[in-house]
Amino acid sequence: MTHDGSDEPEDAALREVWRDVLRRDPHQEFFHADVRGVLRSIGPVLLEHPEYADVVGRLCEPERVIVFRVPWVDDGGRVRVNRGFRVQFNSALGPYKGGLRFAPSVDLDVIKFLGFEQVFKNALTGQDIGGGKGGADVDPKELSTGELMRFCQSFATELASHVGAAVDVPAGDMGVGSREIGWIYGQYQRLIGYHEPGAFTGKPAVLGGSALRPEATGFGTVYFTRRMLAEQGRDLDGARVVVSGSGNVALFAMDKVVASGGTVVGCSDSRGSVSEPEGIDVDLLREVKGQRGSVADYAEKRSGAEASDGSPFTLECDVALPCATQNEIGPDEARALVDHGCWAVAEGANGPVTPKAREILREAGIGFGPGKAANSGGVAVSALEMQQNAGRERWRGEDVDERLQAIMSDAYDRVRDAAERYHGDPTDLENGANAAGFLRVAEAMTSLGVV
Ligand SMILES: NC(=O)c1ccc[n+]([C@@H]2O[C@H](COP(=O)([O-])OP(=O)(O)OC[C@H]3O[C@@H](n4cnc5c(N)ncnc54)[C@H](O)[C@@H]3O)[C@@H](O)[C@H]2O)c1
Repeated sequence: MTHDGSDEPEDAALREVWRDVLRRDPHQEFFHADVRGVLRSIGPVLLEHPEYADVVGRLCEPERVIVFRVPWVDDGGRVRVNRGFRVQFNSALGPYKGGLRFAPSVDLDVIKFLGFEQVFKNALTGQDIGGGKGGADVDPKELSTGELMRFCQSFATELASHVGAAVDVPAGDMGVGSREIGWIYGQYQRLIGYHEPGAFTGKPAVLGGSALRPEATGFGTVYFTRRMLAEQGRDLDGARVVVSGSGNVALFAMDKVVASGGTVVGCSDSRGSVSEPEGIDVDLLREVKGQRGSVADYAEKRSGAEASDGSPFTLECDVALPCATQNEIGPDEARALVDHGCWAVAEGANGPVTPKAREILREAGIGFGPGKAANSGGVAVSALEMQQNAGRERWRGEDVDERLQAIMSDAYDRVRDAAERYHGDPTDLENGANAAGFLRVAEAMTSLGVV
């Protein structure tokens, strides 16, 4: 990605911030793209709130960046080393909160992008949580169970001095599920010498994890999508839905699509995609993935399913829920969705739709739910888990689900109202999410003074 003059914000103060961001870290393209999107959205907010102008430069610079070595010994006795990250982006609203990602593609650019995104996402939930993100450049799929536990322990040993229930509360993300969080928390607890379950969320239920945390992101994405469709006078009943990925977010989004009367006609994993017009059998897919199988292995077990190397978003569908990873829907996939008459796209994953693709969707009038809002259900339930742990309580899944639905509905209203107020279009949820998130964080930062 190159940045020419056309990228520059018109507002002089925002332009200066943008130039600083480019100058400081010229190669962080994911981060730049996200910052650029936010700067584009907040111009009209600053016209109404000029007092927030001097917050923007601070908002674009993380409060703290921690990069560390993760040494571990593999099953063959060989010493291996990976790089770990924790970006504590913004704590104006509360303790830093955001997941840990284990994937080969993890670097400082990706973690800064995700951390920046998290600041706005967390603000949109209406809860008192700041934004952060972390992870390591490791492929957990290549590690044995023993290796992965030792890796998590080594990672936690370094992370321990930077986190805590009132400081920074990590959770899972790609490649990090409740099992890994349990191991990381186990090592943390051993190091600090007392119980502090609120220092991590997404823990196994037996360690104080929320009954609904595994489901929360996928369910929340579908709740948000249902509100978007209702605005169009539509619903998921009878809709054909493509859900990319087949991990945590994707599988629970599929469950909720099916429970809402929709049909999941396609999905994917990092090795390919599968189409099944009659509807994917989500339980069977979960079973195959649980045994480290691929979507192609799933297709072999079903006569109506067809595996391919291509994108699932070229399939005919009414609704698209990208729930795997960043940059899954580029211009080609966006055009295919337009050609097939797709109604709405909501981001279960972080950054799955490229800026160019978003433009194509917008021009075609297709509803777009940005990840900042659409996938905020996971972190929202993490905040509920923190609350539960602080009160030494256990809440029933049904009760958490009820609260999650209310949070997603409120987030939708907040985003829709900001879209209308600052961008004159209630369906422009991308600008609305940035504007609404900014308003809350900027108010908190201003109240705290220059710190
Ligand atoms: N887990 C959460 O609570 C949560 C919350 C908010 C956002 N997210 C975002 O949702 C996305 C998925 O996270 P997850 O927790 O489900 O992770 P996961 O590791 O459980 O699943 C990721 C899925 O994506 C697939 N995948 C990876 N790279 C791919 C590629 N290049 N093409 C196609 N498929 C690919 C994997 O095969 C897997 O099925 C990520 O962007 C994550 O940041 C997760």
